[in-house]
Amino acid sequence: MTETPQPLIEVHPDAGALATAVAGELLNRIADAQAAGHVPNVGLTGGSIADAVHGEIARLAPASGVDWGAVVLWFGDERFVPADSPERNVNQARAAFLDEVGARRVHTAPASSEVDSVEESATAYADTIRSQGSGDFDVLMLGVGPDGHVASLFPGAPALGVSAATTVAVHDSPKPPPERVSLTFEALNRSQSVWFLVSGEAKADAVRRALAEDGSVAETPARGVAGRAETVWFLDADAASLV
Ligand SMILES: O=C1O[C@H](COP(=O)(O)O)[C@@H](O)[C@H](O)[C@H]1O
Repeated sequence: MTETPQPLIEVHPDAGALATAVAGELLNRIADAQAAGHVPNVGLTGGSIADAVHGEIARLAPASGVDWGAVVLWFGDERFVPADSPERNVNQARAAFLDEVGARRVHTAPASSEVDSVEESATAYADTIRSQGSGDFDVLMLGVGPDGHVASLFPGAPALGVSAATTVAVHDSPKPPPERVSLTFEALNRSQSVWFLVSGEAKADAVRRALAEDGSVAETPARGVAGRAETVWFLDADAASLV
């Protein structure tokens, strides 16, 4: 069995510096992959620090040489709300950078105005992943909640135990909106590089629990995700304060 590499921890003074560093590193990775003739698959996340990273990608993109039309973009989770809702992770990302950089190959779970149920949305997203021959992301970025949730896998939730599936329908999420679609642990763990993006003191204990030698995935779901080639925790000083 292949060993998962030890997680790397990169601490930046504040959220702004973290966002600039992650955006720069992502653009370099994508540019290198494209120069080598590879079509990069990148997993995006929602949330506050992701928004800052996306803003920095938009700012740095023009000088990067990245052809965004040839990057395949996915989401680790999506909120099951109407297609035009600002709560959709995809809409947040579109507003922050996808539209500006000219991304065309953007995939997420269908909205509540497009399909009848969150289960249908989860199945459709899994079908899209399968039909695109993907699911092995080059880089997957993930936020972490103060409770240790990752994507839409929340502590103690039934979704944590789902196996032999790419996606899972989530009901009763403790963080609104209640209905979501998430990639499962199995799917998240197919990524080559997993980058956790975490800022703020409110998340320091979740980071500590995620990186501790002992602990349970049920209590801190972020413990259950690692990249095949690398796992990097991009933290600001406040989020790193208990590590
Ligand atoms: O609900 C979600 O929350 C997490 C973290 O968001 P944050 O605002 O605390 O940074 C996010 O990673 C996830 O994609 C999103 O759906």
